[in-house]
Amino acid sequence: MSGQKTSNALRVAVAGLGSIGTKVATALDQGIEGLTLSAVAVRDPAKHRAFISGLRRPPQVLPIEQLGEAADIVVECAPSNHLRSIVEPAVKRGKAAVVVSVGGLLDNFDLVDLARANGGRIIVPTGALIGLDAVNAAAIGTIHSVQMVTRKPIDGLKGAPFIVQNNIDIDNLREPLKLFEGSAREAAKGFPANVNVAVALSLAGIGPDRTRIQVWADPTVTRNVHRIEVEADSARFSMGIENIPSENPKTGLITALSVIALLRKQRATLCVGT
Ligand SMILES: NC(=O)C1=CN([C@@H]2O[C@H](COP(=O)(O)OP(=O)(O)OC[C@H]3O[C@@H](n4cnc5c(N)ncnc54)[C@H](OP(=O)(O)O)[C@@H]3O)[C@@H](O)[C@H]2O)C=CC1
Ligand SMILES: O=C([O-])CC(=O)C(=O)O
Repeated sequence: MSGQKTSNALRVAVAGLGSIGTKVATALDQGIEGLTLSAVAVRDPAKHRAFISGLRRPPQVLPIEQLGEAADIVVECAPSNHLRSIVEPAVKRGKAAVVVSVGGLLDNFDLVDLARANGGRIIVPTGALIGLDAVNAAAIGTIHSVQMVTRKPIDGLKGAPFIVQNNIDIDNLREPLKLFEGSAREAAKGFPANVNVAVALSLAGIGPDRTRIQVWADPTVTRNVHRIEVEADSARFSMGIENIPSENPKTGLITALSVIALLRKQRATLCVGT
């Protein structure tokens, strides 16, 4: 398959074929109005050969840095340390980058300026969260506070840098333990694979320094639970979501579906919701 543009369909590339990327690539291959899967990037091509060759129209396999050449929209679904290598080449060429590792954006915020200067775009899906439409709307007025509480099962938190660095034993917990309380920016450093949602919430609202979050390790829950309270001059609202973990216990199943829903809107005739 060539990444050359042969129709007016938007070419979409997917970086990373893990829990989110495989579902997004499959949905594109099965057909999303006006979009075509042009390329993917993987760490280990041998591991993903069967999946890629099993697609109806197998895309090119490229290094992550080259996806921006082969696509109009690059969907970042890799660990956050690869964010820059994926997003920079795309936005430099005036392409759109859909970013799921939103926490990684905070240390690479110059990419937003780069996109602006080159006519590119960085699009953050609602992901594993809820209600960013309302937060966006409230932010047009004045939001006084945004508070979030995240509870995850033990398996969903294992290996988080905050837990490792502070030598916290979560394996034998019998009761919920508050691990962290602070800003979304600090939380993203300590839990890079766990609180992308808090960063997305903060970018929709009052920013990563004023958005407050608690992170709990909770042996009594089986889902990734996020509760949010927003106090604004237009409204007060509470939101909650209980995500079923995917094959990656850190990642809720709804995350890939949120990306697919966002892609569907790119060329859809009927768009509902902001
Ligand atoms: N915004 C949101 O609401 C949410 C965001 N996330 C974030 O989304 C991201 C993806 O999550 P998820 O799909 O669960 O993660 P996975 O670990 O399941 O998948 C990541 C994939 O990236 C691949 N990868 C690693 N290095 C490279 C590389 N150099 N080039 C290409 N591919 C590479 C891995 O390859 P391999 O298979 O070979 O190891 C793997 O397939 C994470 O950063 C996660 O924290 C997660 C949940 C919610
Ligand atoms: O899937 C979830 O519930 C949230 C998550 O991992 C993240 O924000 O990184």
